[in-house]
Amino acid sequence: MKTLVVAATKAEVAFFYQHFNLPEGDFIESKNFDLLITGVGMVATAFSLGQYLTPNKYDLVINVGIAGCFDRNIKLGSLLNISEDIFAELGAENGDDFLTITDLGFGENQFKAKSKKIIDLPSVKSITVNCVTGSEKSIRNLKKRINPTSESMEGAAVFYACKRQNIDCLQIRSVSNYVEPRNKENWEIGLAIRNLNEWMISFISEMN
Ligand SMILES: O=C(O)c1cccc(C(=O)CC[C@H]2O[C@@H](n3cnc4c(=O)[nH]cnc43)[C@H](O)[C@@H]2O)c1
Repeated sequence: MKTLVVAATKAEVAFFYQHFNLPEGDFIESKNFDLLITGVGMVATAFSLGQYLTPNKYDLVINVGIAGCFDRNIKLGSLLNISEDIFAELGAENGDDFLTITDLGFGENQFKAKSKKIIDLPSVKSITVNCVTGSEKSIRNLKKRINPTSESMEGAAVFYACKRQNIDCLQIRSVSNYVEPRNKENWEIGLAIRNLNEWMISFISEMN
């Protein structure tokens, strides 16, 4: 049994590729772990996991990537252990209220990490979105309705697939930006990617 590392883009795991001398490609099999690059967003992630998340092959899936952060007390470049992730847009508007798919009677919108591994990082609640949050109104609504610490575009899809296949899963995100009206000049993508890859390299090296 193996670990499957899942990332949306190659750029987010560039140093990991270099460190383990991995060949080019979106699905790389190695002795101790496999690496899957899914593409950005929940649809690409779900499709890709549907192709590669073979039952009885993996005992752990780790979703890694950069993320936006709602909490200004958390520094850019910080690593977060996402313990819970929510499909924030999945449901129905009812005037100014929001009904989740659970409210509508169509199942769960909220999924948890599951692993016996001790992760020495702050555990936080995150949301998964199709549209990066970028207006004060949306930020206010999300804080009021869910109060998440971070957001990504894939996390809940990975947790969902792992729950369906009964495989343990973790999600580690590195904060590249605050959730705010879009201003990419404020993003610290390089720092976030360096810190994330350093953590991944030591985590995978220690596992083997
Ligand atoms: O512009 C670049 O150099 C660059 C390099 C690597 C990755 C990117 C991305 O934009 C990756 C998209 C990826 O990032 C997650 N993400 C980051 N910030 C947010 C956010 O505020 N809200 C939602 N998602 C965010 C997301 O999971 C995307 O898959 C650019």
